[in-house]
Amino acid sequence: MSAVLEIEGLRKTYKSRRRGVRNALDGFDMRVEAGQVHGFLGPNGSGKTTTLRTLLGLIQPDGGRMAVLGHEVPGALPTVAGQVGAIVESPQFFPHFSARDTLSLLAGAGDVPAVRVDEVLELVGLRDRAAERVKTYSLGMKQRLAVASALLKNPKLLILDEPANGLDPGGIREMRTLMRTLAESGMTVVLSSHILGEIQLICDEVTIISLGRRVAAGPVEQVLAQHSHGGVRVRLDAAEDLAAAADLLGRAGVAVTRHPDHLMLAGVDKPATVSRLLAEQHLYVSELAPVSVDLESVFLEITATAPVPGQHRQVDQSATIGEPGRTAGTTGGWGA
Ligand SMILES: Nc1ncnc2c1ncn2[C@@H]1O[C@H](COP(=O)(O)OP(=O)(O)OP(=O)(O)O)[C@@H](O)[C@H]1O
Repeated sequence: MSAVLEIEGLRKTYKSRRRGVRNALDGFDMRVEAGQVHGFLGPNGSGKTTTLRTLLGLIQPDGGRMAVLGHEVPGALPTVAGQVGAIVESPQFFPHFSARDTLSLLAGAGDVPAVRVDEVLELVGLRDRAAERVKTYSLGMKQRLAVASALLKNPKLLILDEPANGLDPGGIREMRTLMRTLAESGMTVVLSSHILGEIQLICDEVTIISLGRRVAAGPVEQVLAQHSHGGVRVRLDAAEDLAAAADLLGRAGVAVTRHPDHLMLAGVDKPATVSRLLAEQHLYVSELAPVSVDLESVFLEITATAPVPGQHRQVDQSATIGEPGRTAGTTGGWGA
């Protein structure tokens, strides 16, 4: 398969006299094959928008290389721009224009045949409301209009930042069907989303970013399989002993993620070892169950962003590369 998008060793440092130096992208890699729906995931502040803005030539990178549809960018952006549709930040529309006026204006400016306006209105489900002013639209309808505008050029690569934002469950399902239909027609779709259940349902592959670096990538099933090995849920007779148990198991080399009423362990070969270790310290197990993980658990584990009772995780606290499975609260911090 050929890569529609290739990013290698991308670096972006923001410097400010007041806030110092921030490595927003710290050698980030990403590869997206043709015709797939690819999920781009990461905690808040991990570098997703910076990556997408850099890719679209809106930000100058400090290092690394990027190629879109086989052309090195940003140099070849004028060549490939007509084949890339993107919504990276909520686009602003004229509030007094209708959806059809808005799309007709954009189509005219981009040499897109007028007939395409009705096609995209149909695709995103706005056909029956196309004559109404944008200012009367709900958030979800504006989101549909944004997707319609990105589809106008019938791009080969469609990049969407949070396309399900503001959509109701029915709208999310329709968006999911639309993404799959587009991919089946040969379009490659890259989408960031915080709705991990959706990503798991829609995407062929995912890239997970944390602190500006790739921490996991590949087909969803493969990423799940890599991280579901030895997954075990542990409950104790006394829930107040969970902190002590997490500490003990962590020191024994088990990857532990804390939840309010249980622990999730990863990489456990023999669950009996866990109950023995805990019992030796008078911590008694009430449940020890092997579990198959979902994308949300994998995301929380490898980015170390699972909530910990009594702790308020700060946005820059997520996992560093090569250290999956660290417990939440791991300090990331900004390297110089
Ligand atoms: N113009 C800027 N100046 C300084 N720092 C910036 C700038 N833009 C982004 N950053 C920082 O770079 C880091 C990455 O930000 P980015 O917006 O790429 O994250 P993100 O993954 O898109 O987050 P979110 O999911 O919250 O949208 C953050 O710490 C952010 O504060």
